[in-house]
Amino acid sequence: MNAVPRVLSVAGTDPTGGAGIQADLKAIAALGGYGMAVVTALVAQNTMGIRAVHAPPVEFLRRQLDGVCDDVEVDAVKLGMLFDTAIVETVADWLGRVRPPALVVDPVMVATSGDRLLLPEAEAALMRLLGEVESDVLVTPNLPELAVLASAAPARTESDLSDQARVVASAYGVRVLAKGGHLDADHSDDVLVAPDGTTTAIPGRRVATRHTHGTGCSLSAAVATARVRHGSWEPAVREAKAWLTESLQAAGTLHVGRGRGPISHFAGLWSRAGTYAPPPVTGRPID
Ligand SMILES: Nc1ncnc2c1ncn2[C@@H]1O[C@H](COP(=O)(O)OP(=O)(O)OP(=O)(O)O)[C@@H](O)[C@H]1O
Ligand SMILES: Cc1ncc(CO)c(N)n1
Repeated sequence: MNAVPRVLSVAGTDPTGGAGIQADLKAIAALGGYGMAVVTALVAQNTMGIRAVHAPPVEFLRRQLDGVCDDVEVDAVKLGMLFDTAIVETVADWLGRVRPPALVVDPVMVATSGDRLLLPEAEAALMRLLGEVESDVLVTPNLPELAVLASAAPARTESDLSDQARVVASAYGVRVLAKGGHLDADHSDDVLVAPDGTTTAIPGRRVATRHTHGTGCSLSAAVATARVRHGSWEPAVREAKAWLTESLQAAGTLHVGRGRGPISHFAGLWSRAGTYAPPPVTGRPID
């Protein structure tokens, strides 16, 4: 398939450009897709934390979603921050009507700063969405999100992580990419589990950087884009993971913000085009 993948992100915003919709659009473009965006919630945040969330009326959300799909044939959808029950239910209803061929659900719940991006009372609605959706779905929880979906205590080992991913995959009949970024390890391996429990390791190098803001958003949008080109999940996840590691490796060259900065979404492209070659990483890890 040679066409440019048309990928829609349905998520919240980050004015500093490292997470949410802004990160998704960069990730989609970096993987060679055409990015589109429907905003669920406006978030006043920066690299240090969340200051405020404003959720416009859901009727306006519905108008955005229908506006895109009445006009554009969408190849893949990525869901990010959904914030409250009314938003989750509006998106679930729209998915039921539109049935995008490929869907990545990043079950965004809590920011690194500890602020809620999904209200606790909306978790049940998100679980209902996962159980009902009829598209070909990949769910991409981090370690705490996986524990909520599996109704278990947070995984402490890679083997716990795989077990919980299998519980979630079987309970909801979905594919799960359980992310190991929050495990205290010298690598950043993730694990991909099919609805029938088939488990595949997705190995990843650990990059010594504190600039990991928006890695989950960027990875899920990148996987959605790569899935359209590859036609299946595993090669899409491997390609997106390799791109993420390269983008994390160059994160320290960006100098955006005083907190946990963003990744450098186009580092690989810039370096191969000779636009900007980051200096070699030297010295001690920042953390
Ligand atoms: N230091 C790191 N080096 C390499 N890969 C990393 C590092 N930290 C996270 N990752 C990878 O980034 C991806 C996102 O993982 P993580 O568990 O951090 O997700 P997340 O918590 O949803 O992200 P965020 O909330 O920051 O957007 C995973 O593939 C993970 O393995
Ligand atoms: C809008 C938004 N979505 C997700 C995250 C998690 O990285 C964030 N900080 N902001």
